[in-house]
Amino acid sequence: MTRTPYGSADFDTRQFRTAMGQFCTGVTVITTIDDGGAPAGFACQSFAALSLDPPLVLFCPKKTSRSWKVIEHSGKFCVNVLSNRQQDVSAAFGAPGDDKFRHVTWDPSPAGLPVIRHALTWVECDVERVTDGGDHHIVIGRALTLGEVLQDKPLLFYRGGYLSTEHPRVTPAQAELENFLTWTGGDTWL
Ligand SMILES: Cc1cc2nc3c(=O)[nH]c(=O)nc-3n(C[C@H](O)[C@H](O)[C@H](O)COP(=O)(O)OP(=O)(O)OC[C@H]3O[C@@H](n4cnc5c(N)ncnc54)[C@H](O)[C@@H]3O)c2cc1C
Ligand SMILES: NC(=O)c1ccc[n+]([C@@H]2O[C@H](COP(=O)([O-])OP(=O)(O)OC[C@H]3O[C@@H](n4cnc5c(N)ncnc54)[C@H](O)[C@@H]3O)[C@@H](O)[C@H]2O)c1
Repeated sequence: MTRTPYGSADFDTRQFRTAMGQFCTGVTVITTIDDGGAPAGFACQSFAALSLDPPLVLFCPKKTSRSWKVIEHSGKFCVNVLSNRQQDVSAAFGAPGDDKFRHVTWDPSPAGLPVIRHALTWVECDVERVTDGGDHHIVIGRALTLGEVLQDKPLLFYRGGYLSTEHPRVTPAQAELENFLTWTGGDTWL
């Protein structure tokens, strides 16, 4: 196995992606609608809940993203949180294409934005602020409407692929106990 030397500042883009890929995330599809009523959207893992009061979220689209241009113009977007049955949806929205909605069923949110059928939940937002993030924008949105929550498992993205979520849910206390019982790093921490 090739490893980037620990502490090396001499890394390339592939090594950076490999490192960032160790951070497991969920997958969303961020959607909007254009002036003519045509839907737009893209797969997005750089999504986070940002603030409770006020209720803010953030996501980071590439500056070249065509979906972002439509969101910027409409001023609103809908975050669809994908379930583990929706790998095909993630794949369709994660690649350039002019008709990403061809194979998905969607319903309009209160503001008319695409809510993808069978998503775990959705949140409709207004664009509040946009700041610079290198070759991406950092988009902060104010949550306006929340969708219902489905009892299903999330789609996870890890090391550039999808991860099964079939394992039973482990609570933080169980994980701590498991770590304690399987710790092999000596007892210097005691
Ligand atoms: C699990 C997952 C998570 C992802 N997370 C993110 C994320 O957090 N942020 C992010 O920005 N992306 C993310 N992506 C990638 C993103 O979903 C894809 O790049 C997607 O195609 C973007 O769609 P778009 O509509 O924004 O851009 P698109 O319009 O599909 O364009 C994507 C790129 O292709 C170029 N392009 C498009 N059409 C043409 C054409 N006809 N001719 C030449 N060039 C063209 C564009 O200039 C742009 O650089 C993720 C993908 C996956 C699978
Ligand atoms: N934030 C993003 O823009 C982002 C995130 C994930 C995947 N993608 C794109 O989706 C496609 C599939 O990805 P993959 O299977 O090759 O996985 P990958 O091995 O490229 O992804 C590993 C990790 O690298 C980071 N990453 C990858 N591309 C990035 C980008 N353009 N900007 C910022 N961070 C990025 C993400 O943290 C990702 O989890 C690729 O074209 C990739 O660029 C983009």
